[in-house]
Amino acid sequence: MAGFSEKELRALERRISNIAGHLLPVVPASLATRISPSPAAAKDSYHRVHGEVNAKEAVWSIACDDSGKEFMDIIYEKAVGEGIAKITINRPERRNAFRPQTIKELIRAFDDARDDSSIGVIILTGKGTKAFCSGGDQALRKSDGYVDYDSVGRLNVLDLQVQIRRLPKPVIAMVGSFDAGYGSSIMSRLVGPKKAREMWFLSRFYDAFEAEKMGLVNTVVPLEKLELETVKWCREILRNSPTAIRVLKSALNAADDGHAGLQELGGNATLIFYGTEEAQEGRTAYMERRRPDFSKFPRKP
Ligand SMILES: CC(C)(COP(=O)(O)OP(=O)(O)OC[C@H]1O[C@@H](n2cnc3c(N)ncnc32)[C@H](O)[C@@H]1OP(=O)(O)O)[C@@H](O)C(=O)NCCC(=O)NCCSC(=O)CCC(=O)c1ccccc1C(=O)O
Repeated sequence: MAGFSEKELRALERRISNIAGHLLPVVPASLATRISPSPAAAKDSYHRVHGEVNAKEAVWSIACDDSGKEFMDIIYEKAVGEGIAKITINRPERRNAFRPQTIKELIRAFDDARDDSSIGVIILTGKGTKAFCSGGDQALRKSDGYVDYDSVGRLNVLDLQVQIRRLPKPVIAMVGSFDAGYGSSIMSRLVGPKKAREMWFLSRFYDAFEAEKMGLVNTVVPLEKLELETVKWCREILRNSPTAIRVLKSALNAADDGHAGLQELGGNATLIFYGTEEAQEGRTAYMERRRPDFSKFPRKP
């Protein structure tokens, strides 16, 4: 407890619980770590503020989107009343390799989960215990991309990657092995440019513990506990402010995504602005064909 008197500690804890309740839910854990004498005490302090997370298994029900079409290559589920959607690539005989049809279905399911305001977190996983996903289905690879039901070559996984990146809800990859993700650029940010070069140039296999050590995955648990642990993380996220999560996700990506990232962050600011009385005065004045009166709104420092 070095550097803090009992009184100062209480004041900090009050401040932490304020921040936790109102704005940035990720702050308390890091502050608690800084002010606590050991990781165990940090955990205690975190739990005093947040309470324990329910460790029961989630109960899944099959979900659909409003196209009325059935899914062939994926399983789409929701844990009713929990706010969690789960999307599973269901081609275990090919180590969950994806074909254009798989990607089209993934895009539909992610769209539905985005639009469903009862959903706050989405899990992406692969069927079976052998692999999360082995990339594009090589049996369908032609010179102009991947081809399945029509004769059109497609590289539509790029659309899916952008969709996941811009989706205003967290997406947790529940994986059995690593995936390079957004090509090499984002992975290089995660593991560092030297490690990324080693991975791409040497094409070695890495186990889950090495992936954790290099910062590629957040945590490693025994396979039989993978879903339970993932659901626990979802529930922790779901206790926090949806708006804060939305803005944080776009803020975390904004610099890397350049203009597209700033556009998304700006879109979130607009959404929050629309909810203010000030914005409503602008709209009402337009509808009433008069000049807006913004004089009563403070110009904050
Ligand atoms: C994943 C392996 C390391 C797993 O190895 P192992 O556990 O020993 O299993 P296997 O016996 O090898 O495989 C079992 C079974 O599955 C079939 N299979 C596995 N992976 C694929 C695959 N990707 N495509 C088709 N079939 C697959 C395998 O043939 C076996 O079938 P049997 O009939 O039982 O023999 C290992 O399997 C492996 O290395 N797989 C290949 C991995 C690979 O090369 N993936 C492609 C990477 S490139 C890629 O994903 C393209 C990215 C991309 O798609 C893209 C990129 C940029 C722009 C756009 C796009 C896009 O839209 O597609």
